Amino acid sequence: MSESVRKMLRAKLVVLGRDNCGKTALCVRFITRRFIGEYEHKREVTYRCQKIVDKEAIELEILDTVNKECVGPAVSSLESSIKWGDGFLIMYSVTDRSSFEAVSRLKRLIDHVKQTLGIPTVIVANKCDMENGRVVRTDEGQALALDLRCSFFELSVAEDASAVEAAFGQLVREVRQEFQRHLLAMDKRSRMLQMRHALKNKLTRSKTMQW
Ligand SMILES: Nc1nc2c(ncn2[C@@H]2O[C@H](COP(=O)(O)OP(=O)(O)OP(=O)(O)O)[C@@H](O)[C@H]2O)c(=O)[nH]1
Repeated sequence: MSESVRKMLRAKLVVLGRDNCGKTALCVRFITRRFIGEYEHKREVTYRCQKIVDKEAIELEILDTVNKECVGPAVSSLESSIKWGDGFLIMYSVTDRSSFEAVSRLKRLIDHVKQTLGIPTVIVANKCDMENGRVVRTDEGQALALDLRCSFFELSVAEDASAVEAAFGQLVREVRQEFQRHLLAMDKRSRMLQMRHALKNKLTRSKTMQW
């Protein structure tokens, strides 16, 4: 297969997290570079945009979810959003401990739905501009991300557009790496099948000659 065919041209990203942690603000900041304070947002929205990450273009679909619990009636809709996605950005607010506690539950659900570990996932701690209202320390976020084997960014969507870009950039990078790993595994499998087929043919031929 040629190099151009093997490049990942589009990716589907899902933004998850408790209500009010800043998911919509994050998506809008990434797409438009603007911070808009308030949103009427009680339904899921999929944004489409083209971005350059590491000098390569990629078409992104970004699903901005509404807060859903990992248990109860909302879980099946959450599961179908997870099935749809290639990469995940789990967000919490440093001013809301319950949003931090939801991160592990969401990660466990991703692993369960995808039935594999190592799914590209970035954890974003938002609202670090609100130092006075902080209830989750930076080192707690870092430790959780290390434990869950995810990349970690603490930022303020309100104040830092570049940090938002860096978090999404990292997620795209991880999704691309996963895509390459998947292609390699497929190549390996197809080479093994070819070898098995050739061996079977050889055996059949030698048996025919013996007779
Ligand atoms: N101070 C501060 N406020 C923020 C920041 N990011 C978002 N907000 C505010 O937090 C509130 C919630 O932001 P949203 O983007 O609507 O949060 P959401 O997670 O999409 O919320 P739901 O739609 O309820 O799921 C809004 O009032 C935002 O202006 C930030 O970095 N700093």
